[in-house]
Amino acid sequence: MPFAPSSSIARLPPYLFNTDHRHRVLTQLRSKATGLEKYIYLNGLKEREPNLFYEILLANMLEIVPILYTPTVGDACSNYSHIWRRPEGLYVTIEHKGHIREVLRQWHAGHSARIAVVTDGSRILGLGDLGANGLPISVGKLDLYVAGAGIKPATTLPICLDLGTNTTKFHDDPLYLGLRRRRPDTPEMDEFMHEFMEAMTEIFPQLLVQFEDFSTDNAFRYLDLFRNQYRVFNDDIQGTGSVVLSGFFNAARLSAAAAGTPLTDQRILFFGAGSAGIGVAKQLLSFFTLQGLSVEEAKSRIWTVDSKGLITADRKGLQEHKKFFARTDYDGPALTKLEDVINYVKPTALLGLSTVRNAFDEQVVRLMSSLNARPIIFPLSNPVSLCEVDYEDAIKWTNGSVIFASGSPYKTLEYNGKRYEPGQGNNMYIFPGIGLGAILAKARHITDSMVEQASIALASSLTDEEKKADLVYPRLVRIRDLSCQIALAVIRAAQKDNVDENLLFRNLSDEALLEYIRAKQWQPTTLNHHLPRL
Ligand SMILES: NC(=O)C1=CN([C@@H]2O[C@H](COP(=O)(O)OP(=O)(O)OC[C@H]3O[C@@H](n4cnc5c(N)ncnc54)[C@H](O)[C@@H]3O)[C@@H](O)[C@H]2O)C=CC1
Ligand SMILES: CC(=O)C(=O)O
Ligand SMILES: [Mg+2]
Repeated sequence: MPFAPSSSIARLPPYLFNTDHRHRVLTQLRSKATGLEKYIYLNGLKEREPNLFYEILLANMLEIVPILYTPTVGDACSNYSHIWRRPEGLYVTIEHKGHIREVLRQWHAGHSARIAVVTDGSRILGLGDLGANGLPISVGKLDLYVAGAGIKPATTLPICLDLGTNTTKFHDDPLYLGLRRRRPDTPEMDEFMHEFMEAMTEIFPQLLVQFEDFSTDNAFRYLDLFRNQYRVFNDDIQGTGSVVLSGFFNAARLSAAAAGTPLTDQRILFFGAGSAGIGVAKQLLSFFTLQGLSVEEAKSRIWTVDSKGLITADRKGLQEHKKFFARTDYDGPALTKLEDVINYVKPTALLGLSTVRNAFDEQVVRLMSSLNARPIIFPLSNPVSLCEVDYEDAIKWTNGSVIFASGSPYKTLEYNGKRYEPGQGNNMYIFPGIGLGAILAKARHITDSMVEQASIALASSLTDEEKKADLVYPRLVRIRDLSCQIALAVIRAAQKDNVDENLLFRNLSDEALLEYIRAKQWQPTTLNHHLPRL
């Protein structure tokens, strides 16, 4: 009989089985010159070989997360219409108003979504209104749900709501993928959002919705409107509040060790008072009240600054979300320079959520250092191009005493012969665990205490070695384990608040429940998955 190879075998190179395809993929990835090229390569890999993609992501978190997520996902969004290759998520547009159910039903065919990340593209990271180019932010967050919490890829649903864009340069770009129109007024957008949420709940009854990167007013507005009606949370307000509280808690412990200031006597200055800044301030306030302070006492520990300077109650036309923390105890001339505000407040902690690159300049950082043995400085704006201060500068200007966490990643460095490891204060530590816990508990709502307990679980998860290294966040490579611990805390809080529909968990011990959660995490392993698909 003559040898007759099957057509698929004939396509395989002869030595393929003796080589490590993972090694080949990493080599190809590393050969790309720019972050954006790496991003395109990785998303192509995910489409072709999803198991291999997630395996490589999990084994190389520190290298790959900054490509799929901040900072490079910022470039991907800015250029999305130009780098687009294939559909990666769902677009629901303002033109679908009146028949959103049908649009979702079409997508639903064979799709058992449990978690959707929904953006309207109006405030992507600190990059502003990117309209339909915002989809990669939903895709990137869901990659982290899979990698970080072990959510099954097939149950994730990235959505971009295309309501137009007020960034008019996109209207003139022949490659722009979205509607060429301005955003609707509030009543029209409200009608759209109500219809969208009703339709989502009808078509995907078990779905958890994460709102992401909505402009400030709408972020607060739709969280307030929908949080008691649907299974929904806002990552920028609640996820960020939760993750920054964790880091702040551990940072305050380190600063107390140096200066003796008790946690509840910390003085916190927020530079940036948008959805993230106010979200974090509210989370800190709630935590301080748990520590025994009254709301007024807790509020007195917090100062907020926006583009016009220190926010005071007597300022005319103050936006609604800024009113709660507006100071009533300052009646001098407006304090518009950050240094002047710092001299007045004498903060122990300076948190940046402003999108202003290098706002924490040498004078500001040195001033914080002169006021505190160990100043807490968290420049949390994303991506790196909008970060308030680089890690190296913060170390140099404080002679290594700074307690630092940034929104986007920085590398470990050496200064005066000592090794310094930065923290990454990013909601990516929190949302995968909140989502996992809420999905498993079948929580009807995401309550404040679920978010708060997630934060406490993360803060408590530092190992002795991590504490010894002065870390304020655990190492990212432990994210799967951290997500289990966070999910456990979230489930227990859901039970206390009676929003859990999966009552079986109520009879399990913490150990048994933790084991169950672990076993539920999806693993990227199938037979021969490291070979290309034929
Ligand atoms: N690290 C993390 O996990 C997260 C980081 N962020 C980042 O935080 C930043 C802000 O996000 P949002 O609060 O949603 O935006 P936003 O637009 O709601 O708020 C920005 C705030 O900064 C203030 N600001 C702008 N220019 C200023 C200036 N020159 N001086 C002082 N204040 C100024 C604005 O008045 C506003 O209060 C973004 O870069 C975003 O990527 C947001 C969510 C999570
Ligand atoms: C991290 C994040 O959610 C943001 O920068 O908007
Ligand atoms: Mg965000």
